[in-house]
Amino acid sequence: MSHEPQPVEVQSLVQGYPGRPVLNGLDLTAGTGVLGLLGPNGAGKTTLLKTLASTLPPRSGSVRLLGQDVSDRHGLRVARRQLGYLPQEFGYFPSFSVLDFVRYCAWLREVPARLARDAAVQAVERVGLAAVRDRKLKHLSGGMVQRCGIAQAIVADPALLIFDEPTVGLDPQQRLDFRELLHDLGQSATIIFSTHLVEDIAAVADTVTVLSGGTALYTGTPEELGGLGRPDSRGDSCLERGYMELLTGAAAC
Ligand SMILES: Nc1ncnc2c1ncn2[C@@H]1O[C@H](COP(=O)(O)OP(=O)(O)OP(=O)(O)O)[C@@H](O)[C@H]1O
Repeated sequence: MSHEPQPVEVQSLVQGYPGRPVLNGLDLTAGTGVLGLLGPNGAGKTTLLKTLASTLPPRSGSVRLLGQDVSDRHGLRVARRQLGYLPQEFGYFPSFSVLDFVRYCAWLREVPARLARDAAVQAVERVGLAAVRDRKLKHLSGGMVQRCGIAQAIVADPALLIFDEPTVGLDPQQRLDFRELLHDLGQSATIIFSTHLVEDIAAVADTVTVLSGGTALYTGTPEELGGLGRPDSRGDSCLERGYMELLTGAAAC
């Protein structure tokens, strides 16, 4: 039976580093909307996101993004044009102003020159940096730099957005604003983000995948994950109790 292709289709992904296997036969599918990735330290969230952002070629298995097979050079190029990525450690040019940096990133993503400035202005506004758009990056706070990283990821209006721990360094107000932004973007794009904050997942994710033991241990809605918790499970919220119960059960196996 044929199926409708999804924006992200990963099958039997094996990934890792020399002498350090990380993902061992991972399957993952994501459609339009927001998918949150949870997992303990070292579970492989960043490794998976780097693979989806096509900065780390798979060791084996198949990765299809936006209908393109990324092992094919042409397919990779087509997919990259429609992809926005905020890495965990985001590199930037400290002497660039916020607007110039985001505009430069628009140019890198092949946004037509006549549209690049407006796209950058809009992205900077969406992350709440309009008031400091002419300030050099080296003079921004850590949270502002993080927001600039979010702006560069969204500037080309990508169909697929990958954010690695995007809420790190954001103050509570900015975290709430970012969740609203994710919600808005998720109406038309596919968003995959990692976090250690289950509140982020509860607030904005349509689907949650838990990585553990080299694979996707769990995929479902946040409500379904919360339903795995018991009253005596560890955790301060329904979702946290469900998550902890899942990890404890996996550890016991
Ligand atoms: N460049 C690298 N070379 C060798 N090992 C690496 C490299 N990057 C990550 N690792 C190892 O791969 C494993 C998975 O790391 P990864 O950063 O993907 O996990 P994570 O789930 O994102 O962790 P965290 O929650 O701490 O950010 C870890 O054991 C890590 O030490």
